[in-house]
Amino acid sequence: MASLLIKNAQVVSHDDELINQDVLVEDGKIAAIDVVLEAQADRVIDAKGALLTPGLVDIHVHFREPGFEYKETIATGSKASARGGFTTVAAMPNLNPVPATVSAFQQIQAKNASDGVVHIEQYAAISEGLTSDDVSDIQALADAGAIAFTNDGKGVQTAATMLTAMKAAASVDRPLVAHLEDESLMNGGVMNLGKRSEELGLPGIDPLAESSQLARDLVLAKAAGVHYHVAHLSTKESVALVRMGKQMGVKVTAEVSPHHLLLDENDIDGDNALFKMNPPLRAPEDRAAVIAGLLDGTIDMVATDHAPHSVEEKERSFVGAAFGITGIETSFQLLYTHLVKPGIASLEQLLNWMVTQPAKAFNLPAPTTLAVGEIADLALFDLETAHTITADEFVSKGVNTPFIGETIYGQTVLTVVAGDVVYEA
Ligand SMILES: NC(=O)N[C@@H](CC(=O)O)C(=O)O
Ligand SMILES: [Zn+2]
Ligand SMILES: [Zn+2]
Repeated sequence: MASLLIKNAQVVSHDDELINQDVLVEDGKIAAIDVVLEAQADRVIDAKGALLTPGLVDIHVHFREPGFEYKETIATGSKASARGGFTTVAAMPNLNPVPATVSAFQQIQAKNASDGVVHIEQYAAISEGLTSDDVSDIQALADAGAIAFTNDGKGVQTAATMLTAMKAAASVDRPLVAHLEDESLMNGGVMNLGKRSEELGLPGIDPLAESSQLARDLVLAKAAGVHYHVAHLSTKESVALVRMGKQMGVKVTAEVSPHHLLLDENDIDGDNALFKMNPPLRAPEDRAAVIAGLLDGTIDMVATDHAPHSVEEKERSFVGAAFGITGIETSFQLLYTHLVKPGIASLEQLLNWMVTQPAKAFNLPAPTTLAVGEIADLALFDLETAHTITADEFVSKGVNTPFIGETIYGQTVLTVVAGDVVYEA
């Protein structure tokens, strides 16, 4: 395996200072790290002062294969991840076939391993079709390597089903991940229920559809003793409930997506389905609450919910278009630009949310520090050069993001997985 010497990088120190370091990679691992290294290597890369970090970790992506390859494939999704600076991702099970059985799960797992250019962990479904009340064989799926269990895309409507799934997940020591959506409160909605949905004349999703199911789940999770993880948390009530759950001793963690941190319903500029996702963009006070919740540790981590769709599926009117936006190629950059640069969060915090916390909560083998002996999963980001996002730059098949046209900092320069260069700008 070729050795690699990265010169003139900057790394984040423990007191959030940037310090110059050279890093030598040999046999897929960090072999040396120091202010100046005069080592020999097959390849020497001048980082020119770019930021070197452990590769980012995203525990919520949709790669669409098998079943929806026109939207994304494991190959394109993983290459897009590498372009975003991610070296470990966890892929959701809303596929066809749904990985609710060991054979379906293993087929996806094999494809992840053969086609993925980054490490891809795979979720298994709580139940067949993401909707059945017969809970999957959680034990067998865990033995096959399922990272966690979720019916993402669908809320678990029945408390008894959720409790059964939680007890099974607890018994195999895997997280149960909830897409919170009480269907009786959805009103056929396509955006957040409130002032903006009235102005636009669009059906609104009651934010209580999320928080009321979360309240139910927290008491169930306490009883089951499961590690319960909230996917794409989006409302102020949900932040308060997770805070309370932690105080009650529930093993609860939560993620927030970049778009719920950076946008609210007032950013929806008319009938433009690039702003359509589930959960929807919420009210400004919800956005303020998720930012505060992330800063105070109530929300543990950031996850992109990268949800590619075809151009045709997103060109439709708001009512008819698909829910979801892409995010894996822009998330670190957007959050660096809008949270770190203005001083709302530190770089150390951002890396905590995008590397350490997801790796820790999901018990992943991903490295969370730059140290000798660690697996060389690395990302290099240019924090100095401004870049304007264009629709034609994406490696993902999906170009469905409302952030096209935004100027951002932190473009990925290089991504390394186990010592191999998998992305270079
Ligand atoms: N977030 C979305 O709006 N869509 C996701 C499903 C999901 O994450 O619930 C998708 O698969 O497209
Ligand atoms: Zn979801
Ligand atoms: Zn999702």
